[in-house]
Amino acid sequence: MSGTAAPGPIRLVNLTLGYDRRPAVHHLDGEIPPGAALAVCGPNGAGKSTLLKALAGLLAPLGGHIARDGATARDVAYLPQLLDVDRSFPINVRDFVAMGAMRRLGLFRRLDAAERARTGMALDRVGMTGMEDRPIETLSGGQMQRALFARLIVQDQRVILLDEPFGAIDEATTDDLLALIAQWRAEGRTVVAVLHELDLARRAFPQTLLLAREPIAWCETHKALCADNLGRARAMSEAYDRAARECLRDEEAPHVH
Ligand SMILES: Nc1ncnc2c1ncn2[C@@H]1O[C@H](COP(=O)(O)OP(=O)(O)OP(=O)(O)O)[C@@H](O)[C@H]1O
Repeated sequence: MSGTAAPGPIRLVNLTLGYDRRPAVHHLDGEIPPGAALAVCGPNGAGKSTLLKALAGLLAPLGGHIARDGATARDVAYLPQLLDVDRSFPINVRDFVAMGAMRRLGLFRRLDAAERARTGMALDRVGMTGMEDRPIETLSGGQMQRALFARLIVQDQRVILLDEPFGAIDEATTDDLLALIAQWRAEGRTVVAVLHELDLARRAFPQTLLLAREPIAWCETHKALCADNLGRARAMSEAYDRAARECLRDEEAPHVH
């Protein structure tokens, strides 16, 4: 695993996140211990992807902070939503997966034998051996997700952030990727995943943060995802949507002088 320092927890301290100074996630406090597997669940627009982007260092907080105990946002591997990945980029599967080594090697250094072997092993681990020369734009959704996971293996980070890793993939691919997540956990890595599939959260993630702009629950998954909390999350999210519509109406209302 890259990095030699013993990993500490990631602490979210009164964290408020948003865009153009409009908050999307409010006042979040909590701790992600090293080796944790944390699911982040909640309704559409709850702020789940926003939180992951902040953990990946792609979004600066509007308020509060993320304490990483010596590590930096560069020490995390981040899997964006499949929809956000530009697949028209002219690159084959081997080179795409090898890009995971870029932080170790720098942008322009050629891959040495060890990195080539690492890429080959990663492709093998996700069942993509034989597809190395395929342009990524020719891959199916599930194959692309496997290639993205192979790139995470090559990145070899202690903290792995996954944004909707199981959206639009079949059961066999889901099972393979869940097995890989279990292996990462056994290796002591921290995994944080945005999930819409509550059953998968219950199956593979002991801890869950249920978010609806504000934290509804952050505890053991079966407690966090109880019917009561899910109902509160839905109500909270609808209240935020209504407030946003009202704000927009205010902004759009013609001024009366
Ligand atoms: N780049 C952006 N600029 C402005 N607002 C944004 C941006 N990205 C997200 N938002 C807003 O922030 C809020 C939270 O969005 P986010 O994508 O984090 O939610 P989510 O829980 O991941 O939703 P979903 O389940 O639908 O993917 C939403 O109101 C969204 O419209």
